[in-house]
Amino acid sequence: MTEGLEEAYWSVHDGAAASATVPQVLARLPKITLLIGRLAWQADRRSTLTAVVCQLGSAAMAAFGLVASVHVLQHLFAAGPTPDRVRAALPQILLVAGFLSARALLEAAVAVAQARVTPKIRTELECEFLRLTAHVRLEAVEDPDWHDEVYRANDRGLFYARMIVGQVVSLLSAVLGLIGSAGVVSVLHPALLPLLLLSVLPVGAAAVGNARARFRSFKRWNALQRRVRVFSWLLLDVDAAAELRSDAVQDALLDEHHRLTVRIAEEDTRLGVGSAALDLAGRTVGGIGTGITYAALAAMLIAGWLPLAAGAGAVLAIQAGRASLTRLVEVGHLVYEHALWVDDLLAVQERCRGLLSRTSAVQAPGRVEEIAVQDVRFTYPGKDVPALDGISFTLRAGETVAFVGLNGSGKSTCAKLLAGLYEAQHGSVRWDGVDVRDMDAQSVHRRVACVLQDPVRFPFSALANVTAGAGTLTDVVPERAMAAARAAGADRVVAALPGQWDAVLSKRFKDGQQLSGGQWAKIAVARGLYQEAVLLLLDEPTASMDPPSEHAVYEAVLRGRLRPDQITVLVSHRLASVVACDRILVFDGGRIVESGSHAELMCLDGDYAAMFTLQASGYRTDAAEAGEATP
Ligand SMILES: Nc1ncnc2c1ncn2[C@@H]1O[C@H](COP(=O)(O)OP(=O)(O)OP(=O)(O)O)[C@@H](O)[C@H]1O
Repeated sequence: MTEGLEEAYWSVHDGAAASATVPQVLARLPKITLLIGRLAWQADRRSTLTAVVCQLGSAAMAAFGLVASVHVLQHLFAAGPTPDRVRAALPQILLVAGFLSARALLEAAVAVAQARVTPKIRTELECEFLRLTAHVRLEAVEDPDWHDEVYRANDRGLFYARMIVGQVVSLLSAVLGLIGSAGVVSVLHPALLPLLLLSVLPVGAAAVGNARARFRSFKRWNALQRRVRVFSWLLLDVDAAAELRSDAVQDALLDEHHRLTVRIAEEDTRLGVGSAALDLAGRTVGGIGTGITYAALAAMLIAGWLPLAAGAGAVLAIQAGRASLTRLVEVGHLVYEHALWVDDLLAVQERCRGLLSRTSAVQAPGRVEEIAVQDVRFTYPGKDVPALDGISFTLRAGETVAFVGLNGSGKSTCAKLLAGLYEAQHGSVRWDGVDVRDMDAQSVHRRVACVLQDPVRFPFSALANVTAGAGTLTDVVPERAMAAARAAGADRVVAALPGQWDAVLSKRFKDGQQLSGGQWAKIAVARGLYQEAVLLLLDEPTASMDPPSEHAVYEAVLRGRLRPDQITVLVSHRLASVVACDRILVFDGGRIVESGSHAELMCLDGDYAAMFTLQASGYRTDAAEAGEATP
């Protein structure tokens, strides 16, 4: 039933580290380190510098500690009575302790610097990502490819960006540790360097195998987890609750959920057993490598190439080197894969920058006498037939104009074009002679209020739901909100709520309230009115309202507007509600085929008159018709 969900179409980088070769991983690590370094530098220079300096210092302390340990061994293995040898070694022992303490302090400083930088990088990336995506043009948002990319970046890129800083720090520490071990070994005797390689490479190879197996398994485990989430999310969703119960779908979902969790448990066990086997194999291979190294070391000691103390020191350095390499391999794979996601996030951000709404020094005015639409043609991306095909009309301050017409005739597209959400490919929309394409898009949006048929149900307080369109959730004018609510008939909705204006309109929160579709519509109309915009666009806002509420809203829009010079555009299929509009534009196939007042259009006896008569006849009873028939 859910096999199709196994691999999400956007999970392009999951498990990438399992298939990358070691040279591929190694080649990318410096670039990734620089990338994360740049992000860290931008987020917090001081902490980044502290982290780098302390990391280098800690690696130096580790290397000095190793050298001091060799000196301790030299004193301990020297000729003479044991108490004298121990006394002679004491300064070096204190030095080792000093280096180890300094290293611990420096590592703590790295951890503190990292704790400062990581949340800043995450916050900056997340805020920038949301800022960019929230301001991308509507046309781009409606492109499914863009949506996939953004979802991927949000789900993965931001998540791994938070983890990768610590991983890069670990990677650096492992590289520096390995360099330190190699340095100490070559100081002891240059011939020991190949021995170090002989000892660490089998361990490295085992670690590569282990890491790959874990990534492969993770990919599968993750896919299963994602599937389980779909079911638990549906089972817990408040909006789905009624339908799940009425259609008794719960048991089907629970069965599938159980089947998947059992598979996850099996996968967990398989992972654990496989990992234990690989660990054993790794240790065996590593053990053979170590055996060969120690045999070679013994041969060098016997041949007199190396003093005994240096041999013991070499063992310490080789062990430290092996630990560093194992860490390098493990973290290197993680960094490789996670960096692909971070790269992806940065690429999506860059793409969003190219899709942002237009900015300009020309701001949309707060008062407009006339909006002129001239010969506008608009075709949706990927479509051949234009949604609007050469339309022209003028809207004047204080006017209420209705858009009517058949489904798909272009009314909503025209409203969105007026709202500055789309740009015409041909023709122009001018506000008092200024083309909206020359104006700052955001300033145009601030001057236009849109109320759509399916308004967003913000999980905020009733007050914030009415005032959200003014660009702030905190700086509100309660009297204006009250006036807007009264005009939209939302005041009675608010009065009936337990917390009134403070009531949270979402069942997801404690004491949250649930509104009906019609009540939400009234809140949305109030939100539109609250903005006191230059242009108010109402796209079938009353479709779910009861007849008295609908009547009250149209009364408010036509007569009780909060701003007398506001231009109001009403898109509606209920022709009774547009009768009192100053003008009615009739759309057909992306063109305006009729224009005039209700009386003028009825006299014209064209499409509008036909639609109006058809709707009106639906309201007549047989008795009324009979009454009309009898003079
Ligand atoms: N986002 C979109 N992407 C592609 N085509 C679209 C999009 N929105 C609308 N269209 C198409 O544009 C044409 C006009 O649609 P529009 O929504 O403007 O009509 P409408 O008159 O408002 O219809 P309705 O009365 O059903 O709301 C239709 O053919 C529709 O399929």
